[in-house]
Amino acid sequence: MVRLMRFLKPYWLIALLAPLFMLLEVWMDLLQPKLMASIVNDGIIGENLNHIVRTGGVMLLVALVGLIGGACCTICSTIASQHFGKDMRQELFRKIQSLSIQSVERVGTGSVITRLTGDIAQLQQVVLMTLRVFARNSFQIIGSVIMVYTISPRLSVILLIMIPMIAAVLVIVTRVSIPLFARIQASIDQVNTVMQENLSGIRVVKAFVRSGYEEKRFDGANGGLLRASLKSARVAALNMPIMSLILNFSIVAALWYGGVLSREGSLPVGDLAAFLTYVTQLLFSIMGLGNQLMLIARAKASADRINEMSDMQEPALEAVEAGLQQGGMQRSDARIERGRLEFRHVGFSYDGNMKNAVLRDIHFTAEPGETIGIVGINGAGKSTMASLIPRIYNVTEGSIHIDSHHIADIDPEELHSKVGMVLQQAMLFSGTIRDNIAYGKPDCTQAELEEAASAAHAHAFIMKLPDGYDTRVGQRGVNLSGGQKQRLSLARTLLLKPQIVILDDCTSAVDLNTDGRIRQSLRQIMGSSTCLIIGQRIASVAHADRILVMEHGRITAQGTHAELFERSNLYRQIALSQQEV
Ligand SMILES: Nc1ncnc2c1ncn2[C@@H]1O[C@H](COP(=O)(O)OP(=O)(O)OP(=O)(O)O)[C@@H](O)[C@H]1O
Repeated sequence: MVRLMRFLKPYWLIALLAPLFMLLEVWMDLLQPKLMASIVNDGIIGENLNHIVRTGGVMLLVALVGLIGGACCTICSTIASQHFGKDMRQELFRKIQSLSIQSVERVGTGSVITRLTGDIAQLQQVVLMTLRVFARNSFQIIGSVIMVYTISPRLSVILLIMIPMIAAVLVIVTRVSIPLFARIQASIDQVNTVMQENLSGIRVVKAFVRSGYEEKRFDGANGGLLRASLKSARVAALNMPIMSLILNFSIVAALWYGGVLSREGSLPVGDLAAFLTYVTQLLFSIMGLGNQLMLIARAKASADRINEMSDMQEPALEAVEAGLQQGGMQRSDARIERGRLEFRHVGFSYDGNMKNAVLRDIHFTAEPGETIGIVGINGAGKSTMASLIPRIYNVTEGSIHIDSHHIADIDPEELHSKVGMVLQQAMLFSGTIRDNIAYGKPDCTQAELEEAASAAHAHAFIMKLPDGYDTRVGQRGVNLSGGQKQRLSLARTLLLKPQIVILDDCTSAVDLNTDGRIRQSLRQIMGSSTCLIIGQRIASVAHADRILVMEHGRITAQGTHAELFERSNLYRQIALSQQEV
């Protein structure tokens, strides 16, 4: 948790002022019982009305100064903790952007969201409470001990028994609580994951009338959270009664022993009353500190989860970096000028173990200006192969080269700006149609925007929308059809005119007629770019200069449409089955 305190560093001054203001408030609070004792001893017992009025006025003034200290502490601690949370969220979000899809998938999006929201909120709360309540309780404990000692050193012996007992209870409860809090955070992850899956798949849930099943699934995760929370609450519940018992025991002991000292004449009645007030304050402060420790224990679980994400490294990238350093190469040196793509005996497995390979010995070259079609049955490995080019995943065996550069030598920004990929699952962001198409080139001109939209055959339908390019798109493009979303996605990539463009079955929801027209305009707009077109429909790839046929993770045939129709059984079967339809 100490590591995360770096986020507080820029706000150290304001974070320091908060406990200082709190010190002022506590100091003022500590003066009150003393002043009260003076009223009792000199005012009431000494029958001095003037003293009562004067001391009462001082008490009011002291209360006012304390109030100002408290308010300033609240303001400073809130500013420091809010900035702390904001900066941490920002850095974690930046880290998530830099992670590979594999790493994000390993953590799970539900858990990532909980870490970005709940865990950071928990830590933010701890900072706020530490600067206010923790500081208050700590000062109050020190101040009360000093005051108690100054009133009666003999009576303060009671504290020597009481404080170690409380400390022991606190240590035990906190130790037991830490693993329970980690379990609560994991249960919140579960709840968020179910909720997120349910919301993103709401149409499927409704279409299959599975609301009941989903409720049961949510109930399971929610019940898990309840059980984890109750278990931790049971431990925390023991804390209070034990503390109260120690408090009451101490007060009775102080009354008894204080009474004895008072009868002896060595302790005035007003001082005994002040002593009891300080002891009560002291005990409540220790109890407050105990609650604070519980909060810190809970936040430790959150801090561990945030640190785990911050420390995540991409093993493959690390290896590449090391290789580059040894070879004295600079990533930024490698530039993609032409877009000549070469797969050299590439093998890939999602778990890094080639026994479970989904791609084996993929070996081919695509020249600039060439269009390569890729066909194969479901699960043949087409999308996986395409995702290796922009390094969504890193190859397990072999290598991929663009313009003779190993793709690992190319700066990721350069690689992503020169390799455009359009997926079947069109992803749109909330905002306008213009924002969505210009996503990769926000400063593009209207003419460029319209050229890309026209090539994707989206311009005509955009112009029919109420606000044209300024029409707002709902979250994930809910107010557009599947084919329209795909065409906007395609336009987004075409606008960038990348050197290599990969279309992964991205016109599957577009009607055949429009699909054909898109293919015609694609070649015009992409000029000398290398195009890889993955398609379920033979019509989508038939025009390609060369077509690769994939089966079980291997390229089993390649050639033109006519050649493959002659030579490849699989290709012919797919083509014939589509002709029959
Ligand atoms: N994220 C993943 N983790 C583990 N295995 C995966 C993952 N994605 C795909 N696979 C597996 O990899 C294999 C190839 O999948 P891929 O999506 O590349 O096939 P495809 O030819 O594009 O299929 P389709 O035509 O259905 O899109 C499949 O067996 C699939 O189960």
